[in-house]
Amino acid sequence: MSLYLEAATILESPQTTSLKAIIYNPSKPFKSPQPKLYALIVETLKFQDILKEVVENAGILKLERKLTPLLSILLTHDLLLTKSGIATSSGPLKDAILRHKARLNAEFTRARLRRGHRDVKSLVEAVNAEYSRESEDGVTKTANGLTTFNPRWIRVNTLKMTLEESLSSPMFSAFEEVSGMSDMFFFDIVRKYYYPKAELLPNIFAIHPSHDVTSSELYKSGKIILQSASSCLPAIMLDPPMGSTVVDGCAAPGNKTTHLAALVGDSGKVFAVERDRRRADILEKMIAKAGAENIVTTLKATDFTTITEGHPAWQASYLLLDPSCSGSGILQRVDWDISKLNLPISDARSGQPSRRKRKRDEASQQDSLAQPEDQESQQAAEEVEDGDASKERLQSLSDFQVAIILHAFSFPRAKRVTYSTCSIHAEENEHVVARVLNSEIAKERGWEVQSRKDNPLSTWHRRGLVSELSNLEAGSEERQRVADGCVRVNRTDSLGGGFFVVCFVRQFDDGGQLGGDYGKSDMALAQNDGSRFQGIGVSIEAEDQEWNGFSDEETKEAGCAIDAVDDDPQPGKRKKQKSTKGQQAGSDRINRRFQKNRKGWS
Ligand SMILES: C[S@@+](CC[C@H](N)C(=O)[O-])C[C@H]1O[C@@H](n2cnc3c(N)ncnc32)[C@H](O)[C@@H]1O
Repeated sequence: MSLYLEAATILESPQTTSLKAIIYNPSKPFKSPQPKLYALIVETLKFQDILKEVVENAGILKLERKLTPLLSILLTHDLLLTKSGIATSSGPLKDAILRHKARLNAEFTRARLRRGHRDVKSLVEAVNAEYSRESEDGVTKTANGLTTFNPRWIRVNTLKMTLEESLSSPMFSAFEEVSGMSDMFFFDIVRKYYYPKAELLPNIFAIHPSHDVTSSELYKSGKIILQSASSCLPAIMLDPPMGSTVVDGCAAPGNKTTHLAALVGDSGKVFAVERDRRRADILEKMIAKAGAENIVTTLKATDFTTITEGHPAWQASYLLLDPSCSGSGILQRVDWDISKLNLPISDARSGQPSRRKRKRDEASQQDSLAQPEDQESQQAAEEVEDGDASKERLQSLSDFQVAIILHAFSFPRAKRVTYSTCSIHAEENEHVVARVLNSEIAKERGWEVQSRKDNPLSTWHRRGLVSELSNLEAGSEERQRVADGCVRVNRTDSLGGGFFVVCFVRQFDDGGQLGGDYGKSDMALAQNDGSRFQGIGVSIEAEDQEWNGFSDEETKEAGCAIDAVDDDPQPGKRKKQKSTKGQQAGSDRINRRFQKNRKGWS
């Protein structure tokens, strides 16, 4: 009976942290298997409306003094909705329910038919479908007053293991792939399913949150990383090529840093900048656990805005910016809502909670407050400045976020910059995008938002809000393009929290095709024939072997603006050069070489 008693105790205690954190808290072990306990509570909450109705109408609480309302609902759940029935061989509580089995079954049939379901399967499917619809539509209203259910997302650390290797490891070999998120939440006890979303999230998959991953060898050795899918989006969107140099400007605790390290590989370099020394310690631990020490250089207690000329990170081509934000997109750490489980049947019989229970509640509240948070809660705490979402606070965060992006825009070789927040407030998202695009430096250096069609997250359906870009100094078509370039994730999208990410690209290159670094040979590509590479202020490094073949003559021939080297002219002030026949031929030749060498550069 301990399973039901323990589940009831959890449900009776105040909700101060997540259900997972309570059940998997190693300092307070339960007698019952954790996955069973978790599944029982979650599934009972899911069906609570109908279960409450059944128990009330059967009137069993008046007859069975040993049963509390919560126990009756938990036991009735297993009796009516699981194949194996009540999970105990005998005992007074089980006997108390079984004495009324016929009546409970009859009330269950009535309640089901009243809801228009001819069998149990149809009822179960309807409840589960309601959950999945909520997830997909991003509607915040939840079925039965419950918070939307979320899977656990896992990123395979490809520095240590491939996706295939992880799925065939002892931890996951028994797991079956499902094609829809809702399949994972099929009612019965926890099943071994995993859900990949490969086209959007490479090397990432979701499992039911009740599976204990943290005690697995894969997790302990850093081969898999527990990271919400939304938090994986910036590195995917930045898409730094293997071997490239990247700056993670606001890095701790380091989930995105190690993701970047996996993308650039052993031949690449990541500078992880963290202003806060304590957080930088955590960052270093994460980097070591992920086996990324050779790739990542941690810049501890360093303010990103102090990185300027002369610093090795100053030469980076790709920057990921995930600065502090209000954290309004973070899922409530309380992932279970029993507010609707305040049963009238409870009031009818016992009225106020007993003194003993009141004492227990108070003690338990104290305990919960003192409890260490689970890993994800800890991480969330690391990622959020504070919970204050007042107008003033949002304004000040927004000013800080703008300053971080503008600094990134000044990196001389930067080609792509992603900006992300785990906030759902437009003040920290679209408004920031508009402000930085309106800036002098963005205009001077040709920074713009990468078009949806060019970014690796183009298939994600939820984009930026054009209505929040009214301050962008641009026409309606450009505003729409910018909004479409941004990615938004709602809290109910099942990616692990609300999120915003956008990628800025510099218009000096050929729309992302031109790889490699730019440096000192003083060639500035300008408009050539207006259709292929449109460059401005690009100087090609002499050591860059792919470019060694180009003489100044060829450059001139290609119609490049030699005068636009050091002081990248503003696009508006750029002189449109008309290509001569000879220039056109040179330009074609360079384009052919671009195509030929592209792979080597990216
Ligand atoms: C939202 S968290 C980053 C989370 C991290 N990207 C991850 O995925 O694990 C923001 C971090 O930026 C740091 N930070 C804030 N301002 C900074 C600055 N000017 N320079 C460097 N780090 C900064 C904060 O201390 C905090 O650790």
